[in-house]
Amino acid sequence: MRLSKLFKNAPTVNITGLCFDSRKVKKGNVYFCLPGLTFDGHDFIDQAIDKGAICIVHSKILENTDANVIYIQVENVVEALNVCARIFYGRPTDKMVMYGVTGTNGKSTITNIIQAILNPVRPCGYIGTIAIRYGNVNLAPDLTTPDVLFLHSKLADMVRCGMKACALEVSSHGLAQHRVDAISFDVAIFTNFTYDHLDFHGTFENYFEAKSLLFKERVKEDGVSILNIDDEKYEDLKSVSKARTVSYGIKNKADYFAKDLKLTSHESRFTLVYNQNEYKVVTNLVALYNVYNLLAAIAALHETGMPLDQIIAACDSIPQIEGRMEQIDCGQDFHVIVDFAHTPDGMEKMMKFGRDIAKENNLISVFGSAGKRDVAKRKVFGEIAEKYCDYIILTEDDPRDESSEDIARQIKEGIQTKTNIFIPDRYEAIRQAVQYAKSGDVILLLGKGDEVFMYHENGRVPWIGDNKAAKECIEERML
Ligand SMILES: CC(=O)N[C@H]1[C@@H](OP(=O)(O)OP(=O)(O)OC[C@H]2O[C@@H](n3ccc(=O)[nH]c3=O)[C@H](O)[C@@H]2O)O[C@H](CO)[C@@H](O)[C@@H]1O[C@H](C)C(=O)N[C@@H](C)C(=O)N[C@H](CCC(=O)O)C(=O)O
Ligand SMILES: Nc1ncnc2c1ncn2[C@@H]1O[C@H](COP(=O)(O)OP(=O)(O)OP(=O)(O)O)[C@@H](O)[C@H]1O
Repeated sequence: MRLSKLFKNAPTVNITGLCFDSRKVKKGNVYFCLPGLTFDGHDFIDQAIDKGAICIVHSKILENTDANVIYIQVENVVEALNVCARIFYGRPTDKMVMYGVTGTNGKSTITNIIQAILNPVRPCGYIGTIAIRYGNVNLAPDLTTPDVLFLHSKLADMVRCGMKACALEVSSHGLAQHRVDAISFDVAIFTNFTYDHLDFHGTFENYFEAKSLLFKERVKEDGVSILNIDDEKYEDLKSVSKARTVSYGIKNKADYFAKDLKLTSHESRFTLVYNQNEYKVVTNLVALYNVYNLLAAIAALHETGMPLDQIIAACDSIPQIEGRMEQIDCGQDFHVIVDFAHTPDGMEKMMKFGRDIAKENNLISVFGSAGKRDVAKRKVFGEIAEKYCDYIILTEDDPRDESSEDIARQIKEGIQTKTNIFIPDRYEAIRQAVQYAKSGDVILLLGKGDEVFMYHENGRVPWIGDNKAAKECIEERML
């Protein structure tokens, strides 16, 4: 592409790509100097040029320049990067229906439901915590919401592969760091707002402000915002939404309203009330929070033209979402559930569900809390486990360079009476839970979900995955 396609009045030289990391620059690239939390991209201009950058986009006044390099000074480099990414990658989001989902919990679940139901009739890609998935492509992501360049390169590839829609998880980090500024969403979905990520945002206000950007700025004016009416942030988001709003809920009357809920350990049934008509919904998704997730997905799909009957017909066989309420069944006479709960709200919802299905049997939980992340939630996890569980096994969960034992000690501050033990090795912790369980008991393996890696002090190391570990331990017990 010619540089002049990106910047008016720029020379008509050919460029080979865009880059904001000096370490990754390739010959003929344009290097964007981004301000970061740790570094300032302006400090790496020399390295970018050494590696072959032919154009530098900067905002600060530069003291030394190279006569062989083109310098373009802009007021806001992040904004320029977003504009250029969109042009360079051929405006992919103009060619697909874009669904953006934000909120503390439920983003992966809702985006996966949307993809599962829509894909057979309208090819739909997915980008989020679990994967980057479209056509035959299935990649492991580094971030929930990728940086603007990687994101656009994947969106462009989706278009090339025939995708007509994309369901994208939009994290609060992604919004705060302008990773989706070049995208106008047809549908913006809000799940819920509870405690998370205060280590990054500092305050609840900042965290909410970041989330609200999807509705205030990123949804199209002629798009639709789909909001959870039972969440206390509903009115705030409704009042700032650039697009018309549609509500879903269970407690308060909503445009997409669920009543007469019947929830069991293997399915959920409810009556969907829409436009004064009633529809019976049966789904293999379990737990109350998944009724919310399903309602949001139903509303999103229906508002973009899919008939309700067709959507509802697909609800009874949603494919297993990896590591989300994943029931491990090897024929044993106790329940084992792997789940990605890692926020206080997610923990509470999972443990309440576990309690409900365990009834008078034992509820055994295995979990930890991530190192170098939000310290305040550790004691809260202990308090929640104290409320619902009979036995608590504390173990490692991405300790990074903290000690898992110290983290466990902080979780224990919230545990008063319930039997608890610390087993540093996660596999062994799962094994002990499985060995201990009696007929009818429920084991919850929480926090890692589908992840097959663990962050230790030297970075990311492979982890067998809770799912596989559980299967091996159950099989060992059944020998
Ligand atoms: C806290 C956070 O989100 N940090 C992101 C941020 O890093 P940063 O601001 O620290 O960047 P920096 O290191 O100061 O560098 C500034 C600039 O200098 C450049 N640089 C830096 C060094 C160098 O040698 N050369 C160079 O050019 C960098 O490429 C960058 O352009 O910008 C980087 C570039 O886009 C991101 O990779 C990085 O994500 C880090 C890896 C991360 O772990 N983020 C997590 C917390 C995150 O975003 N999580 C969310 C939420 C997930 C959830 O809901 O649980 C997600 O969407 O995944
Ligand atoms: N609507 C919901 N309300 C509360 N908790 C939920 C909801 N949906 C899912 N959860 C809980 O949160 C966990 C993570 O779910 P999911 O991956 O869908 O959320 P997420 O917002 O994508 O989180 P992340 O971006 O960290 O993956 C689930 O395993 C479950 O325990």
